[in-house]
Amino acid sequence: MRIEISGLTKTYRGGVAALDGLDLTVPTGMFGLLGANGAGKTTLMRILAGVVRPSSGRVTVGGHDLATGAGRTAVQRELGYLPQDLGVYPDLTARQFLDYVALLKGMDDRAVRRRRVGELLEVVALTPHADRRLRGFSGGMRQRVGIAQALLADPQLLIVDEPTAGLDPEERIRFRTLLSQFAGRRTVLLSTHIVDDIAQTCREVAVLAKGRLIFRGTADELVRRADGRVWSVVTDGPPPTEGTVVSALPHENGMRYRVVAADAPGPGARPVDPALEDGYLALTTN
Ligand SMILES: Nc1ncnc2c1ncn2[C@@H]1O[C@H](COP(=O)(O)OP(=O)(O)OP(=O)(O)O)[C@@H](O)[C@H]1O
Repeated sequence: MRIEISGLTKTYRGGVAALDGLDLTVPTGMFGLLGANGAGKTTLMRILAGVVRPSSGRVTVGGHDLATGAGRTAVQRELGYLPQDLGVYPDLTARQFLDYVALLKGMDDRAVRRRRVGELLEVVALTPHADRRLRGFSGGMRQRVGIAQALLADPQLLIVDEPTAGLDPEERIRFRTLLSQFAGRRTVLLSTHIVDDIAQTCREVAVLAKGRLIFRGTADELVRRADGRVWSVVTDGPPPTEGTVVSALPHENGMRYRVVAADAPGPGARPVDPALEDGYLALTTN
């Protein structure tokens, strides 16, 4: 499902322009949305999910116009949404919770519901825990319940907002693999500030800053933004003051710094190959 966004603006009460004339096209497959806190990612996702109405601009999803009631209903039918703060009922088991959400989504036939919930518990590898109360679930297990509820109606468009924040590395890898497997010919819009999650899953990326689009292209093109601007410096003195320090590792001669900067940050700095995070930093900090 292709998403077409043009001139999208959202100004909250109080005058904050969370989105400021955004133009963006999202094709099928996995698409990454990056941006600092407050860039407008959540607002965009909430507009797409029909939770928030834009102040102006046009959005179509699979050709359906979100400005019309019929368009919103058609999109809702094709949409799965995992918000940043999905509330779960801690006293329900995973199976009961999914059954309840399925009922809310209009899956009235009990046998159909039971089968679908069973399938999804399997997909997210929670079958062995299906009848445990959610209160005892880890963050990663809760997120997998979250993704299962978003997939209940087999959506063509899946929107996930910061899904891996707070997960341990193993849970994060498992979660993003699950998303990639699901994507196929569907559209998955993944918002995050964990650049590595995007690097591992998305071919195409958009970067938002202050409600505007500052980059749209492939992950490789974003990496290239840092070409010739990533440096490794070993020093036993103070850290480099030029550019942005990406990492600092102890070294036998002091510390080894990885720095994104337009020019060599000091004598002895040697250029190194950029990664996606460097491209993102080159774009947003210089
Ligand atoms: N309900 C609201 N009322 C007023 N201002 C809001 C509301 N929701 C968001 N904002 C403001 O709009 C701007 C964009 O917020 P948004 O949550 O969309 O950004 P984000 O990129 O998702 O950030 P984060 O990564 O922190 O979730 C911020 O300045 C935020 O404070």
